[in-house]
Amino acid sequence: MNSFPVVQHWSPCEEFFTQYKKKDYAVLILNTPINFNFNQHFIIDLWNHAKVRVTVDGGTKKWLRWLTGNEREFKEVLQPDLITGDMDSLPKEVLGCFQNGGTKIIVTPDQDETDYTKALRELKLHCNSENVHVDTIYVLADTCGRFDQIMANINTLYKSRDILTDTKVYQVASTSITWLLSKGRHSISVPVVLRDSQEWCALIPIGGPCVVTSTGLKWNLDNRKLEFGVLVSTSNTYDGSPVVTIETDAPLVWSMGIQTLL
Ligand SMILES: Cc1ncc(C[n+]2csc(CCOP(=O)(O)OP(=O)(O)O)c2C)c(N)n1
Ligand SMILES: O=c1ccn([C@@H]2O[C@H](COP(=O)(O)O)[C@@H](O)[C@H]2O)c(=O)[nH]1
Repeated sequence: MNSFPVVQHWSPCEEFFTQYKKKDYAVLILNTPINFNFNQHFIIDLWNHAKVRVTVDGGTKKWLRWLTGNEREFKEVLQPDLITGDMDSLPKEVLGCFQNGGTKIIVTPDQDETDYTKALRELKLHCNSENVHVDTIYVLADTCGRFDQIMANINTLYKSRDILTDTKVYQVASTSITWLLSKGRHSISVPVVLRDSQEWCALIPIGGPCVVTSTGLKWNLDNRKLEFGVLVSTSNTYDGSPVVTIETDAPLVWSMGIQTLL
C-alpha cells in the first residue's frame, strides 16, 4: 500500500522519560490513582517543566495527596495552571489550597461530555488566550476499576483529534502508554529494553474496523482487517527491530507496555 505517503513518527518512551525538557508539552492529571513506579523527582520535574499543568476535578485531590504522601515541599512544586471539572469530586477545602496561587479554576458543568474531554477544550482555549504552544499532552490516567471511564477516556482520544489538531495526546498509565494512530502511516520507536524483554503491545480497532499492515512485530499484519468479534491484536510483541511501522485505513488505538522500562 502506498496510499498514505506521509509518515507520522512517535517515540513516546524517549520523549516522556528522557527528552521531555526539549518538548512543548502539557500535563493533565485525571482522577485515577497515582501509583506510578516512576522516580518521584521525575514526576515533579515533568510537572514543573510543562508549558501547561492541568488537574481535572478529583485529579486535583489525588495530586495533592500524592505530593503530601511523598513529603514534597509544596513550594518546590508549581501550582496547576488550570483546575477544571464539574467539581463533583473535588472538596472545597482542596480547591482552597490552590485559590491564591494564580491557578485558573474553570467549572465545566456540561454532563454530556466527560471532565477529561472538557479539560482538553479548556486547555486549548488557555493555550490560545495565553499564546502558549503545546505539541504533546501527557495525560496521567491509570487504568483502574471503572470500565466506563476507561472506554470514555479512549473516546476522548478520538475527540482530541478535532479539539487539538496536530497535538499528540498520550495516556500514560502505571505500566502502559496508549494513544490513537490516525488513518495513515506511522513509525513507532521501540526502546531496546522493551524489545529485549518482549514487552507487550497492542493494536485495538475500538472505533471500527481497520485494515492494517505492520512491520517490526512478532505477529505482523499484512493488509489484514482488525475488527472486534473478528481479530484484535493484543498480547503482541516486537521482533527486535528498533521501529514498528503501521499503516491503517482508519483510526486505530495503539498501546504498549512500559513496565520493563521502569
Ligand atoms: C447518552 C448519555 N449517556 C450518559 C450520559 C451521562 N454522562 C456522560 S459524560 C458525563 C459526565 C461525566 O463526568 P466525569 O466527571 O467525567 O465522570 P464521573 O467521575 O463524574 O462519572 C455524564 C454524566 C449522557 N449525558 N448521555
Ligand atoms: O475511575 C475513574 C474516575 C475518573 N477518571 C477520569 O478523571 C476525570 C475526572 O473524574 P472525576 O471523577 O469527575 O473527578 C474523568 O473525566 C475521567 O476522565 C477515570 O479515568 N477513572
